[in-house]
Amino acid sequence: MEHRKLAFIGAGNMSRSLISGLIQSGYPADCIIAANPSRPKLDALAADFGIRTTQNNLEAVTQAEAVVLAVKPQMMAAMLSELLAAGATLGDKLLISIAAGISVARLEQMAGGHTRIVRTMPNTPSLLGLGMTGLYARPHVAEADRAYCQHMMEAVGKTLWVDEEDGINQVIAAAGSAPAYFFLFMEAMARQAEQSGFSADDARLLVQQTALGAANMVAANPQLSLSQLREQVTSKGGTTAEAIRRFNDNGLDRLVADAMAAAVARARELERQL
Ligand SMILES: NC(=O)C1=CN([C@@H]2O[C@H](COP(=O)(O)OP(=O)(O)OC[C@H]3O[C@@H](n4cnc5c(N)ncnc54)[C@H](O)[C@@H]3O)[C@@H](O)[C@H]2O)C=CC1
Ligand SMILES: O=C(O)[C@@H]1CCC=N1
Repeated sequence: MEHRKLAFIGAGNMSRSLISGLIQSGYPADCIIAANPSRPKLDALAADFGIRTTQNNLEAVTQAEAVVLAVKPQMMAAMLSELLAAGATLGDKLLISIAAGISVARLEQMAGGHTRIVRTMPNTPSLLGLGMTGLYARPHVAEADRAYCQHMMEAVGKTLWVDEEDGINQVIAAAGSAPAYFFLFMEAMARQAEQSGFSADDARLLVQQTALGAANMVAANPQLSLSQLREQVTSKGGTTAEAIRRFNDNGLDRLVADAMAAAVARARELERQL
């Protein structure tokens, strides 16, 4: 991929995930700079990945051709207005937002009318190169900028473009927030396994290895539907059938639909507020 000079503003969990993936995929460390108000996360990034770091956003942006906006959504307006007030010229820089709940139109306003923006929604498994990222850009954004963002996110996982901006909010529900759903499910399973007598380590092993195996079964068998994979485990009159019946009787489908709809609703609410 093209190795543009790349700045990360905000050096939290997501920046770390993305930087780790980029470095592992061969992106030159000296092309990446991360900015954060406090030193500890910057020091860890410098030590782990050899990238450059600064506590000064302006310094990072000035050096960059592409800027990843990776602060919390609630911090975005203040961060960008401080940057502009400090004299940042965004000029021909590409801005890449990873923030939930901030529309491109709002980002354009916050960035002083700058319109060269790609909005993305990655997730934390990017840390392992197993991320899933949704991307959206307005029609005027150049093909080269779209390709750069896509390649950047492909360095840390898979990508999916959405045609309508609200698709990003659907990506949040199905992928951005979704690792936490699986963790929650695994927590519940591990807790139950512990209650049945396994040590915490053994309970985690049972759940972790099974989740890994199940996800790999899905990835390795594109010709099988998710239902077919489930049916392969479910012997007639057997144990799995009983467990699945309980999930269904207790409204798992409805619960999942409700939870995902709540994530979308919150993303839309943030878009109105921020
Ligand atoms: N955590 C996740 O799973 C995902 C998060 N996102 C988005 O990524 C963005 C960052 O989230 P996280 O990395 O989880 O948050 P985080 O809280 O771990 O990181 C944000 C970082 O920004 C720094 N920061 C605060 N104000 C700043 C400023 N004015 N200038 C520079 N840095 C500043 C903070 O010190 C912190 O290190 C958010 O907008 C979130 O919506 C997107 C997809 C998934
Ligand atoms: O919870 C959040 O708002 C962020 C966006 C997707 C995952 N974490």
